[in-house]
Amino acid sequence: MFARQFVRVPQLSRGLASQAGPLKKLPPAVLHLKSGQSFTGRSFGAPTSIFGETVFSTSITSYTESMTDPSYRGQILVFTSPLIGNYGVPSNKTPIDSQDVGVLLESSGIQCSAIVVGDVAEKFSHHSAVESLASWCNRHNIPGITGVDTRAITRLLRDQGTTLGRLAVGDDVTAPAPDAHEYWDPSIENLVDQVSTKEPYTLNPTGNVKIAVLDFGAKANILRALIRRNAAVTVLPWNYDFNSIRDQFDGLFLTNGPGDPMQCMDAALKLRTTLEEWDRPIFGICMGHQIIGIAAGLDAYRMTFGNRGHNQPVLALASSGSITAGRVYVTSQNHQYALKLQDPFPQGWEPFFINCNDSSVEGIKSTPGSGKKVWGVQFHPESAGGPLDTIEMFTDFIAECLAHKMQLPPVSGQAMSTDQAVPSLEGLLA
Ligand SMILES: NC(=O)CC[C@H](N)C(=O)O
Repeated sequence: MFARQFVRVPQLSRGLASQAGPLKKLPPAVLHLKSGQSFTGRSFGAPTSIFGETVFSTSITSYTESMTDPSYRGQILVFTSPLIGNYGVPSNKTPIDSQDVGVLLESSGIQCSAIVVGDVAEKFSHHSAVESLASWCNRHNIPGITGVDTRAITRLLRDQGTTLGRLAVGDDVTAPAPDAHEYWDPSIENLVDQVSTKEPYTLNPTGNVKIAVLDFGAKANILRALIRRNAAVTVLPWNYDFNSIRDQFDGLFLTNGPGDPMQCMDAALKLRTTLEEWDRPIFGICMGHQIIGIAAGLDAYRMTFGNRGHNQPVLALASSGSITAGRVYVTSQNHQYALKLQDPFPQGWEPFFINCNDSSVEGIKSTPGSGKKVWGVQFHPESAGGPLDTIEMFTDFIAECLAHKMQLPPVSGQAMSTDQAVPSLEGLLA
């Protein structure tokens, strides 16, 4: 028989809530929801009260990447994972050259309005960490609340949907909860305009395919994924008149971005012209996918609580490049809106992926007979954080752009053989 062994694991990180002393020293904070509930905990980060849209993410790791993702702009981010901050925060600086996007994380600063955690780690340990989560939040003027029941908050948000909120700290803690009409609603603002580049710029100018990127609030890893495949990347403001310069490019990419896609109708209308008149490859992620769908004639709707996390399974309904129909891919997601599944799909378009949990549309593509090479995916193939199951979609896109440039036959689009059963559109709608 084996003797039972007790192994002492060095405790690298402990949450504040488990340390009665330090937690008690933190000043109080209250999270108010417009639906009437309030949660009292302790404040960390900036001593600033803030309004926002309260959303939850089921990601277990990568809090630094999520918090710097511009798609979280205006949102109070609740982490369902109970201990956050235990590996600290790295420096966001990288050596800048033309191959580099200039940041290590997903943008130059924290983009969400506030964070809500069960137990923030005061001590942190990681070879690249330079500061604690609390100190990083403080430097970026972002408040946090710890010591609240994030499971209870998440269950509320699941039932009633994404809810406007206010994180009250300092003197505001004792003030009554705001009246319903006082809650600020980020969805009425054009958040994309706040995070998109104001001026065009080019990265890796000597790359062998020229890609224009419409920037709705690009995560840096999207730009890295294109540059690593040796694309010359020209980043344009979200509403740039791409049609006036399109012949300079071998492909068009539309990025992720915050808020309601209907705030970006200007971009969708311009893209409709591009789709009608231009036959080069186009790829869009999340907001970019929604804009492609709207331009193609699909409707977008607001989901109850959206999908945010790094564990969302999607089923491929069609084969294209590295993607095989009938396979399930685990994906990284952060969205509140989705395209409506309709039958028939607009002519020349077909569903590409479907979410295995809620059957929402996870991707669309141009049909093989349409003469076009256009894909949109609701999830984030570039990850950061999350699984890399679909990262080769970037390789597929660049390969299509190169094939078009060299006037070679298309490399994807022919159905690949699969012995997996793929559900029909009628079946999915039934
Ligand atoms: N990550 C994204 O691009 C999100 C798109 C859009 N803002 C949504 O919430 O659905």
